[in-house]
Amino acid sequence: MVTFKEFGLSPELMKAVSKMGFEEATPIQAATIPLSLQNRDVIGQAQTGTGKTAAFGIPLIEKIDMNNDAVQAIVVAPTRELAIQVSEELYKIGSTKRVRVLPIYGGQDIERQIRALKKHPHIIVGTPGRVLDHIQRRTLRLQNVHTVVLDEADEMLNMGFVEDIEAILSHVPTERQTLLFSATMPEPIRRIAERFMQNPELVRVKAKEMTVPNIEQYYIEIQEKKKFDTLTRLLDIQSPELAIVFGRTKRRVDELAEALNLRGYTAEGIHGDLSQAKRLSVLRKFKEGSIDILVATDVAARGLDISGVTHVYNFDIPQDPESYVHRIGRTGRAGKTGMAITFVTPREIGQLHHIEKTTKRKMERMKPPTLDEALESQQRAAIEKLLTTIEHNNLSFYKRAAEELLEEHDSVSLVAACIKMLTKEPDMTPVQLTEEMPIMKKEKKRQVQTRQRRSETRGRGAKTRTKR
Ligand SMILES: Nc1ncnc2c1ncn2[C@@H]1O[C@H](COP(=O)(O)OP(=O)(O)OP(=O)(O)O)[C@@H](O)[C@H]1O
Ligand SMILES: [Mg+2]
Repeated sequence: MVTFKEFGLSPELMKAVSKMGFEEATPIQAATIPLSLQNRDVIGQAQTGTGKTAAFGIPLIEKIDMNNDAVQAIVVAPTRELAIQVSEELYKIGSTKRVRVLPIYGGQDIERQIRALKKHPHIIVGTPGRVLDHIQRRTLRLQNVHTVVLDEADEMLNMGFVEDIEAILSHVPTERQTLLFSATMPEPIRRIAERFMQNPELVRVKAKEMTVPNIEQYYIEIQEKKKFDTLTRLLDIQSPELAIVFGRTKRRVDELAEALNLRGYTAEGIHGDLSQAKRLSVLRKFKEGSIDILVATDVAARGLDISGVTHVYNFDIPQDPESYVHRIGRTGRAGKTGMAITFVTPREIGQLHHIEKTTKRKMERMKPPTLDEALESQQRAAIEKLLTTIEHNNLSFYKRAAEELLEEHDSVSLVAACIKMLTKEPDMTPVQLTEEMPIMKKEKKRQVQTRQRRSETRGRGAKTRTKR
């Protein structure tokens, strides 16, 4: 066990960390904080939800000089939502010290960002395109930056942001510290990354598997056409607190969200074609619990830390093992438990094995639940409700009506009617879903995916730059 005391942090940092409720350092924090404090370049790889943000955030905040008004550090993240989340976490770590952290991302009014940039933030957290935009407008100057962090580095390089990142780094003094963090770091991507770094220390938290052990992992072999009914049955049986359903494409996400609503669930989709305001409002509603199901594409959910996500459903099997790791990692965070269920069509079994081989973890086979099973579990839930109502509520007001009813009907029929009314019967409203092509070959796919992801993250109105 490593406590934060052992890092020799300043009292302000110690206070902030304890205010955040952190008692001991997670393994990646224990391994990388001392290195970062010594200004070493670090590639940090550790499982999802194990505190990589604070692993780079704590030393970063510690090194901010409050007597210097210049931008001293920059964190680059692949999506706007993640940039916002990371800036919030850094803000908390720096709250006692009063470090100024500013998120800048595409889709937000640039004039507003320019005004905010004039207020001398110490740390910028941004997406690659918008950061570069500000550098080119000279509204952001990086000549005093001593630390650069690339969060989800593999994703950004994968998405074709290499040149953007290189362009950003060319504006940062070479005498700097560069930190890279992700739960996945495929070898070829790591080699590209090392181009930006000086003699980096590769820190991999030793784990038998790429995924955390507290996520139960299942797969269901199923025909494409039967996926949706099976999903709704699972939702009825498992009644997740908050669930994320992953679809392969934006169209898929839209159709799934609509279909779920048709069947009476509160679901909304999130992907790169939605406006920034819409994406943020969907996420906020999900965090507050006013929607129960978030339907998302891979990119939209990378790195997101939402407490209360108990279930992840891969409606479509992920394109590659890395996506799988990040998708299911939206649950089982910070030591909590979670469940992940992956749908796989018979033709995609090869892809399933490829994922299992890479993550070094077998998924357990689950039988698709039947309609009767779904009905039974809803009925059990109804009975539960009835029993708690008896336990917790004063029923005297209703007892007269009950006695009158009992004079005319037998008690079993009456109770049965109550249970029926409380049971959410599986809804079979017909829905329209366009079929997705199965995932088969591995190599060709990565290029397609790369292109698609780039268009997704850039979103609307982003400048097109020629790559490769
Ligand atoms: N030392 C700690 N003790 C308790 N909770 C912590 C600690 N460090 C971080 N956390 C909490 O754990 C959660 C997950 O952290 P974080 O988002 O940094 O994970 P991550 O490793 O970056 O995951 P991902 O790979 O999905 O991006 C956050 O809510 C964070 O506040
Ligand atoms: Mg993270």
